[in-house]
Amino acid sequence: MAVFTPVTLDDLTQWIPPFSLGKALAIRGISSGIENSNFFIDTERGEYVLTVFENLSFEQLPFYLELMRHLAQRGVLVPEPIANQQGRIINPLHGKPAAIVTKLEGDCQLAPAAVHCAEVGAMLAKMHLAAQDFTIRQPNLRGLSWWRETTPVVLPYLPQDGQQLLRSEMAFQESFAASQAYGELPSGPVHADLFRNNVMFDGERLTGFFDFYFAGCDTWLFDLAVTVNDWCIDPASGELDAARTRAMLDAYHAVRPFSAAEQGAWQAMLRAGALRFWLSRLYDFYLPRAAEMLTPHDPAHFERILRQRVAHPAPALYSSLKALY
Ligand SMILES: Nc1ncnc2c1ncn2[C@@H]1O[C@H](COP(=O)(O)OP(=O)(O)OP(=O)(O)O)[C@@H](O)[C@H]1O
Ligand SMILES: N[C@@H](CCO)C(=O)O
Repeated sequence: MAVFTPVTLDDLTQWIPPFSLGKALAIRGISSGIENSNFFIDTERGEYVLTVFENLSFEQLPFYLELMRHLAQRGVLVPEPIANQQGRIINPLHGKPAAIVTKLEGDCQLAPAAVHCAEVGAMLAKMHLAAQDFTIRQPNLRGLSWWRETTPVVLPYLPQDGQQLLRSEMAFQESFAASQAYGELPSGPVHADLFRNNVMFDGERLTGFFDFYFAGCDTWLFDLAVTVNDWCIDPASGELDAARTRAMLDAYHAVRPFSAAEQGAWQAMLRAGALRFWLSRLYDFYLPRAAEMLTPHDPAHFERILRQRVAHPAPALYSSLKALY
């Protein structure tokens, strides 16, 4: 369950007039989120999603919501924030920032086939290109600096072999991030958390990416690595599934061709994508927030993925190199 700030139909009726959506007809809490209070709302103009932000402030939110507006206006399938008559998309509700966004049709695809992975790859490339001229800058707040801060905090909880893996991977990632090859990678605003539960499908048709609240500026390849590490794996072993991986990479490449520098960095980036979520899951597991209501995600899943990515060469990013692997 996760409605931390209750909003009644009466509250909504009083709050909604500046949005030009007509009258509020119904409101239902959404139980699955763990960060914010989310509601489906019915209005005279249709169905929308209302989010009351529990942790992000008025100052932090424009990056995420303006990015969504920017992407939606360029044909990337994401929830579009609705502005009120003053043009504001972030407005206080019960003293917290809140926003209304369009509702995506369909459901999450938790057992994706190659066709779903291709849809995600193509839309991800489209998103990277469309975000290039977005002017608000924010680093990926779960990037290398955060890994540096978090590593010493979680290390004492790990057994010897886990400590060894974390230390050696951090050393590897530090030198990768400092390399000239890394500096040549294209970057910009990225989603950075594009897991299966953050994408909607209507059958085989992708209807949108959502939950942009880990977005920030990072390399495009990092975003792709995070996405491949969730969509294209055998969940039990963490091994990459060849057909789904190929489908996602080919579809991405068809929209935004990879560079040779990206091919050289691909294995290191798959490792970085695994390390990022191993660390955050370790942190949430051993240092849960006081208000945490749900069972934390299993850190061992990403430890397995990291070991896999260290041990096995990455598949070629683009097909002309397929023969090498
Ligand atoms: N724009 C949208 N259209 C349709 N459904 C949505 C939309 N936004 C959110 N939802 C639904 O609400 C649920 C919770 O949203 P979301 O994942 O963004 O929550 P959250 O509180 O940020 O949590 P978490 O960090 O756990 O993902 C989603 O799983 C989805 O079912
Ligand atoms: N996608 C993250 C949760 C935060 O959105 C994970 O699976 O660890």
